Amino acid sequence: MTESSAHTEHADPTSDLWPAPYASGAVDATVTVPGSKSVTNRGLVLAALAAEPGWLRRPLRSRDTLLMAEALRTLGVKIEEGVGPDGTGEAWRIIPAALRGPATVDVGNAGTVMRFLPPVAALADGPVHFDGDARSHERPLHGVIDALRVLGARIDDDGRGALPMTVHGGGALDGGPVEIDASSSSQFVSALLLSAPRFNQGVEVRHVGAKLPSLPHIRMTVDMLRVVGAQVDEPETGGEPNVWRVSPSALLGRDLVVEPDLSNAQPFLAAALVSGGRVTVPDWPARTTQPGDALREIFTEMGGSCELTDAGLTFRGTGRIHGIDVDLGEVGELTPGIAAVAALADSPSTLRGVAHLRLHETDRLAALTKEINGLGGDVTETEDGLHIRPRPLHGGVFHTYHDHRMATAGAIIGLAVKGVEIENVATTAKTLPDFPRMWTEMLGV
Ligand SMILES: O=C(O)C1=C[C@@H](OP(=O)(O)O)[C@@H](O)[C@H](O)C1
Ligand SMILES: C=C(OP(=O)(O)O)C(=O)O
Repeated sequence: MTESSAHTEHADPTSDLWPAPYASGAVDATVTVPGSKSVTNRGLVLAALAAEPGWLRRPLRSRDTLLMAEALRTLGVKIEEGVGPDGTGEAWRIIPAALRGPATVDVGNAGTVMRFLPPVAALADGPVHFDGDARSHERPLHGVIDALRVLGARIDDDGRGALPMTVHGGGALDGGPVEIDASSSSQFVSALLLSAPRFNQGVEVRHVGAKLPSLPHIRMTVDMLRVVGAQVDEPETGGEPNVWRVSPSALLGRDLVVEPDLSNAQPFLAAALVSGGRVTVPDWPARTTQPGDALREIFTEMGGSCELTDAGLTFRGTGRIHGIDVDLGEVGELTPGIAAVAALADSPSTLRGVAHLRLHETDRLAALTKEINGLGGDVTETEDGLHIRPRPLHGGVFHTYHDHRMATAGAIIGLAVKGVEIENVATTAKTLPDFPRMWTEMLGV
């Protein structure tokens, strides 16, 4: 963007400022949260690879999931967006077909699309070109590219192990054993496992390297593979540590209901904590692999209390917020929201185990430090996280760097600090396009 266009009214919607609503009292609301991004995009991939049609009910409709659906359509899969057979809400029917190239896939800035689809493309009959937002060229993909080459795929990239690249699908892939370093993203492991039932020999993925982040997301991959009939050996059910094996098999077409996105529930639960109020999220699953479930424990330690009933999860704040010392390596995507709450607490916090967030939608550790400090905060980056020492904050612009979770983190701070303006709140469209309306409705403003 040039200097002059920055000053042209509405020339760049991303420069718009959204006045974050201030909570003048305790929030008391029930907030229905749309489907999980991670479940929706896994569900789409598994249904596309199945031997028969399947349904995905209550899918998330957002930029990341529509990019996934569009990419699969480009590869030949039919996805009908409509209402389920019993009229109970949105349901997508996925009709698998022979995967074909040539095709071009736009990954946007969706980690799930840029990592989960190259193995699918390797099964297509022709070249599949991958590209996306500028940030997609910087996010790590080497684990997927290198592994696919070992497993028999031909890939042209510019040698950086990142996008843009072309996967020359050969109609099938050998598969077999492969070692990868997935310490920069658990999605490398998930990507290889999701398509593996369709590889001639299945796959054996061995993670070699520093600690693997986001283990619940790998559990989600394994669980969903098993639901569609795949055979998976993995560390948590008696397998070797850091090794996952998937056998070749046909996948079943299922009728899957997508759980609410518990990471997107985070700002709403945080609103109860920050305002000393009460928020209920209906349909909170009793058992789930979503990392957002950890909020029950984390936000309770930070001063609230929660109760899971038939009505959903009800979270209550007490008016006091405490700092926390916590390793977020397993639940990294919760970091921006936790950092926002921690900046408003009555004692310091240390968030650890999240160095890999430097390679997420933006460098989240740098962005959170800069933006919270820009409002008068005292945050410092550590090697693998953040130290947050709460200070009285003031209003100002909270920049979001095309990161949906930066926008929602800024909105949390805005509940307690007058005059916070969120730059480009529309970036929440990545996973929660309706965020501004949901937020103002929750507050009754
Ligand atoms: O597999 C998934 O659905 C995800 C895995 C995690 O990625 P990383 O392991 O790269 O952090 C998470 O942060 C991301 O939001 C979604
Ligand atoms: C890291 C995230 O997304 P992605 O799937 O693009 O990695 C996220 O949603 O916080």
